[in-house]
Amino acid sequence: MSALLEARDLGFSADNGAMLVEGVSLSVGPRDRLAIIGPNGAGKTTLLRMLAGMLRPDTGAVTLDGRDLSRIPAAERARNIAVVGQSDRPDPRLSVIDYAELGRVPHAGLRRRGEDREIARDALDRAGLLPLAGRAMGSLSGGERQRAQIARAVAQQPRILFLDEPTNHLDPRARGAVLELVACLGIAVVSVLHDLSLVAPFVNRVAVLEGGRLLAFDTPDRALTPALMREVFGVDVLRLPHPVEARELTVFDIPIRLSLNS
Ligand SMILES: Nc1ncnc2c1ncn2[C@@H]1O[C@H](COP(=O)(O)OP(=O)(O)OP(=O)(O)O)[C@@H](O)[C@H]1O
Repeated sequence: MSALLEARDLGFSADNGAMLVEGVSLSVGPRDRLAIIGPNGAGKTTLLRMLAGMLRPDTGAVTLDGRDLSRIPAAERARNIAVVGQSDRPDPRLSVIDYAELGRVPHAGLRRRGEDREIARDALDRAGLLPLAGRAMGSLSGGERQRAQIARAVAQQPRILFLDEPTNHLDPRARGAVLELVACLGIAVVSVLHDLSLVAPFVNRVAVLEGGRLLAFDTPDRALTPALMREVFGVDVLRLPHPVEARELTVFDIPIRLSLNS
């Protein structure tokens, strides 16, 4: 399958010259789901922002359908790419339905039609938020707000969805529900994920980043090896057979050593 998005030799350095991302090449097919994993400060968000066209790389380039992303007009980019970032700050006065309907702006502009309202309502429904449609964004809990952000991106009907830690505010059931909703869209997804137990069931590709460099870009089975995970995260990762189902569970084994005096 030919690539929808392609990154070649991406690099980005901070104003102080520190290399935050270096020499990253990868590709994303139209229905691929890619997880970017790595420890804090590895450069995951920086890479995601470059792939989404929010940050211009210092070296290399990102192409969408073979076209340089930086040369695609913003409105056209927004019809193809949706981003749910960690630092999004929705206007707290907006109603949840009006916020979700903002996802329609790239398609319909400011003159939205009844059909756009319906698409926004459907996205809220899928995210389990329809009962809160009339509430103000500022009144939502962290998890509800995160689901509203996903609903806005779903309403945008992009070809590729970028998610930066989409489940960090969600309880376990909501995590599964949100990732199922995203997977059911049948579009390309690129997501930063910290929870390795969610990676293997959700994606077909994993990019392992450390110190701004790509250490692996492969299937979950080949990328999530205990040796590489130990090297990257500094703790053991266990791959255990599920007690009932024919699949593996991937979990961090995080040692918490309490002193005898505590
Ligand atoms: N403008 C900047 N100037 C200097 N350093 C920066 C700048 N922006 C980011 N960094 C540093 O670059 C590194 C990579 O940041 P980035 O946010 O991409 O990492 P991350 O892998 O997403 O981390 P986390 O898991 O903690 O969210 C970090 O050490 C961060 O402090």
